[in-house]
Amino acid sequence: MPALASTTRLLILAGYSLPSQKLKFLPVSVSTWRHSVRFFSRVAKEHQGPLTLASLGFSSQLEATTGSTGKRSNVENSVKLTRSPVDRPRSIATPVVKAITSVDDIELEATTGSKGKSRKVEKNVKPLRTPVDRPKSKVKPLGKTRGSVDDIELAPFSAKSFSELGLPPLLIERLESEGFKVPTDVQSAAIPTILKDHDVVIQSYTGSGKTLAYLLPILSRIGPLKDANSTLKSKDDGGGKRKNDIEAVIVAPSRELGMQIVREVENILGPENKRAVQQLVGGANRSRQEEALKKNKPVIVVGTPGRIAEISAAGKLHTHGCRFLVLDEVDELLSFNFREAMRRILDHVGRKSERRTVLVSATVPFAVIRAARSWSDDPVLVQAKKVTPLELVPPSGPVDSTQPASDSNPSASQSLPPSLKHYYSVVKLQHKVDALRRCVHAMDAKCVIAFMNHTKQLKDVVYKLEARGLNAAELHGDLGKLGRSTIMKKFKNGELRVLVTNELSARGLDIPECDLVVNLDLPTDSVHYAHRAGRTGRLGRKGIVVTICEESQVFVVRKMEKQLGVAIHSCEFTEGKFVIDGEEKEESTMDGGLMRRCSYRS
Ligand SMILES: Nc1ncnc2c1ncn2[C@@H]1O[C@H](COP(=O)(O)OP(=O)(O)OP(=O)(O)O)[C@@H](O)[C@H]1O
Repeated sequence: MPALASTTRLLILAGYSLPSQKLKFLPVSVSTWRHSVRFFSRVAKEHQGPLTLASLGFSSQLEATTGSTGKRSNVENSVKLTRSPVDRPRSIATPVVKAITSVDDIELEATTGSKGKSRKVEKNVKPLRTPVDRPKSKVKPLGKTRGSVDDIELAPFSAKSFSELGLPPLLIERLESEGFKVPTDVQSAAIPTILKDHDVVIQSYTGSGKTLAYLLPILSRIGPLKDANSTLKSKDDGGGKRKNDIEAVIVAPSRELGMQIVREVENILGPENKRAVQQLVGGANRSRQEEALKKNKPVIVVGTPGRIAEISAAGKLHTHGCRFLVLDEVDELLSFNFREAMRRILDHVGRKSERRTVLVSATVPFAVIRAARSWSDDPVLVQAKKVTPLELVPPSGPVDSTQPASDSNPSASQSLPPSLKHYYSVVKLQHKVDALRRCVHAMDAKCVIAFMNHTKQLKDVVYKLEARGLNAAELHGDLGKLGRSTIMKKFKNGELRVLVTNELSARGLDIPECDLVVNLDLPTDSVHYAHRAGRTGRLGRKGIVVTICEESQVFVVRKMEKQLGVAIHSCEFTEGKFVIDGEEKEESTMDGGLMRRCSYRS
């Protein structure tokens, strides 16, 4: 086997770009593999140029922007997200995708501030469609009152537009003007389900659009864009709302995520309606938040547990008549740190039968199912292509029945987007930062998030990267609010190439341009791996995740590989080249991994 391995060792040399259409048909046998190596060399000669993220299929084509807002502009999708069965070993227990119809092209733009410098991002944005070609006649019209589970199964999973989902015209207009035209799978499943007054647990992989999946039904029931007719008929809207009552409370575990959700609500509401939402995140001036609550009388508040609980305890936040409670990244909100604050919030948001409760995360361990049973009223589990009554979810968690149960971690195994590729590289401890630098250069990555476990080490890494000519900055909770938002702004507009951060940034952060995630320290488990990895490959874009570890830690990588149900290949970065271990290649050929990898080289 070692001899075989050495003969088949694959060296992918920098400077060569390989056409994926041909490579994805690479053979499995060794003899044909040798032939393929010759084929690689031949193709390589024909395609002179560095093997970079771009040459691997990460053709980040961001158009330079001229505006100053940095907002998504007119969206155009140029690349089809095709998924073969081997592409995703943990295939979800739903029918195979038969056809993915194209949506309007999505073209993302990022502004680079006054300098007008441009950064490249993927154009490969394509909300997935569901596989089921449901005859239209079977789709029941959306009711205004609470429906049965039978009704949910007929939800328009194959929605081609937001108007199919029962959203009010004003809201659809706003969505279109913000460039949102086609709902993602999880949105197609969740929106009508919530509109039918079901409490839900939403589980879908990172970057699949869960935020709008819960925001849109909320905005169609409350606030300035709501559907006037449905509100009149709604049993909850008995006219008992007092002037200062908050109608929706959205809780998120970090300030960054809280503020990101607020921005998303504001975008949808439009500038003239921005006051309908108020952020209540920690680290910001509390009295200003309290004044804004009094003056603006928002209908929605979004915040971190501590700050919401604090203001509520001070008697300045009236949530008893609340109609929607959302717990985003709910598995994180269940952690011990938030226990007191969460209890305060839950005790002051009215009775569960009188509000809709929405729990959301890419990772849903059984603790979340348990929490949903006690905090919600007859909830259902909504995933991208199915809706399941919660009583049918087994104690092992919302596991995929098509998967071997043995090693996989059900709460993590369905959390990774299929477009991600995973690698690890073994280096000595003292060479980790240099390996990160080499990795960034070899991949020609433009927007990199590097994760570490300890805050105090971040500065040192930034210093070393800057000394080697890479623009980098640290992001962690000890920085002030202004410092954090300045760094995020610089990172998003391309002034910083590497963001060195800790677990703070692992959840929810949406930076579509991020093309590479590096674990400079191992994540504590597969759930943490999944959330870190999910910062790249957002909404169908491709992304690469590289874990830099020591030899003694490889077994941990292997364990996470099994738990997540993805292949994590060994690689090296030498002399500016991205080198994939040939021995790995032989193994990955067996499980289809090679085809996945080769499909990048377009
Ligand atoms: N229907 C849509 N069309 C185009 N873009 C969308 C659509 N829905 C969401 N997006 C965009 O996709 C990106 C990812 O969405 P979002 O942050 O809600 O993902 P998520 O599933 O909550 O991810 P995570 O689990 O990491 O929190 C965002 O930039 C969002 O604006």
